[in-house]
Amino acid sequence: MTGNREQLLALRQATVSFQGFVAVDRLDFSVAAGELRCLIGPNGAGKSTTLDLICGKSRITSGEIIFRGEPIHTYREFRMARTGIGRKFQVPSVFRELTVMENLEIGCSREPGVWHNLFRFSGGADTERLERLALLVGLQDELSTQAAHLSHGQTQWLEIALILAQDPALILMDEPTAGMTAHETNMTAELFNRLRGQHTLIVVEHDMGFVRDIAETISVMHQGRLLAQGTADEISEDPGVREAYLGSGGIGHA
Ligand SMILES: Nc1ncnc2c1ncn2[C@@H]1O[C@H](COP(=O)(O)OP(=O)(O)OP(=O)(O)O)[C@@H](O)[C@H]1O
Repeated sequence: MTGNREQLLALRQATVSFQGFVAVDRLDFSVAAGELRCLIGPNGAGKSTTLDLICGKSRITSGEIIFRGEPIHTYREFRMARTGIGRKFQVPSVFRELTVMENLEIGCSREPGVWHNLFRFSGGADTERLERLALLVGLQDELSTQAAHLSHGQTQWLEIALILAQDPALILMDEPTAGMTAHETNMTAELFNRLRGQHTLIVVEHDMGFVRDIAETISVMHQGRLLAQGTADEISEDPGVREAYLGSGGIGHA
C-alpha cells in the first residue's frame, strides 16, 4: 500500500531463479516516496535477493522493476547507481585509516576519485553540511576519531552517513542492526525515526523490537513471495505470518 503518496518503486511479478531455484517468485511490491518500509521474513525468504534486484546486483528473470517511472530492470548496475538508489551492505566500506570527518568529506563529494578528495580543501559550507550529517547520525563528538577506533555501531552509523551524503532517492539497508548492542540498536531506531519522511528507505531486519520501533508498513516475504503487508499489529495478528515466521510472540518485546 502506498496511500496517496507518489509511488517511487514498484516490482511487478518480479521473479528470479538461480539454476532453476526460484528465490523471488512473482513478487508485487511497491514503495511510496518518503516511506520507511520494513521487509521481514524467515531465512531464505528472498529478502536480500529482492534488494539485489532493486539495486541491480542480480537481474530479474521475468517481471518488471519500475523506479521513478523508469523500467530500471533493463539498466546495467552502474547506471542504476546513478539513478538514485543507494545500498548499505552488512560489511561497512568506510576508510578505517581516516577520521570520521575525512570519511564524510569523501562521502559528500560528487567527485569519484578518492585521492582528489583526500587533498581537497574543504570550504565553510561543506564543513557545515558534514557537521549536520555527523549530528544526524550521532557522530558529532567523533569527527576527529579515526574510523578504525569507532565501535561497531558507530561504524555502521558512519556508513549510513556516507550513503545519506549522496542523497539517494531510495536507500536499501540490509540488517542495519546486526551485531549491535541493545543500546546501539535503540540509537539506530532513533536515527531511522529522524530519517522518516526525509528519505525513502527499505530496511531488511530480523530484530522485531527494532522493526516495531521504526515501522510504518511491514512487508513479509516467505518462499520468494509477499505473504502479508500491514502495520506491526496487523502483521503480529496474521495467522499465516505467525505460522511461517513469528510464532506466537508477534512483533516486538511484548
Ligand atoms: N546467487 C545465488 N545462487 C543460488 N541461490 C541463491 C543465490 N542467492 C540467493 N540464493 C538462494 O535464494 C534464497 C533466498 O535467499 P536470500 O538471501 O534472498 O534470503 P533472505 O530472506 O535474505 O534470508 P536471510 O534472512 O537468511 O538473509 C535462499 O535459498 C538462497 O540460498
